[in-house]
Amino acid sequence: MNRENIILIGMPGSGKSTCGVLAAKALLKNFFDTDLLFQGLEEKKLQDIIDENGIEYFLAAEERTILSLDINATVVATGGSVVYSDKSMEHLKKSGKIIFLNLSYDTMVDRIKNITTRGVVVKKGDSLKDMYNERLPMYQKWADLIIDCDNNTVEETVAEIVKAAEK
Ligand SMILES: Nc1ncnc2c1ncn2[C@@H]1O[C@H](COP(=O)(O)OP(=O)(O)O)[C@@H](O)[C@H]1O
Ligand SMILES: O=C(O)C1=C[C@@H](OP(=O)(O)O)[C@@H](O)[C@H](O)C1
Ligand SMILES: [Mg+2]
Repeated sequence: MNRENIILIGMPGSGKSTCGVLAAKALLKNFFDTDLLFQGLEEKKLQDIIDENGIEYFLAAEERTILSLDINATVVATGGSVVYSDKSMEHLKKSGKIIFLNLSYDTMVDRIKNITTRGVVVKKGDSLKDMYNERLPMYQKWADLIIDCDNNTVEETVAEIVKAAEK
């Protein structure tokens, strides 16, 4: 088995979790959603960490979670805010191929209806558009490969992830 990880990054709602698990199945790899480990370590839902501890704490705790990862042969769905930590991104990059699931701003907004409960990191005073514009070049910078997901079904994105992983 190829031991390389396939690491999915991208805006909230881009399908990292939904498509990641299906791609893992198709690739005969394990699947790992870093949000679940993060919540488990903190013993709190992501939104509660943001509300009760603030964004700075949230990002530091997310970084601790990512740096604790020692896995291989796994499709990894990261949280959208992972790109705020260079250390986390370097750690992930060492372990495999980074795929950016790219979405337009409008599609992101359409997908994330539950913005106040799903635990998205938006800095104080910033709009969702500010968050989008700030992050886009960060995802692009770390990506080994970019998949444009706006007009894709889940199955099409999964097929593109599988193709990219097998390259
Ligand atoms: N074509 C599509 N690809 C991926 N997700 C889609 C698509 N169309 C609708 N969705 C929905 O968008 C949401 C994607 O959320 P999720 O997988 O949690 O993304 P992420 O983990 O990147 O935040 C899910 O509710 C999914 O059902
Ligand atoms: O984009 C973000 O700021 C976040 C997205 C969430 O994950 P998804 O990208 O899986 O929605 C979660 O990790 C975290 O609460 C922050
Ligand atoms: Mg997710």
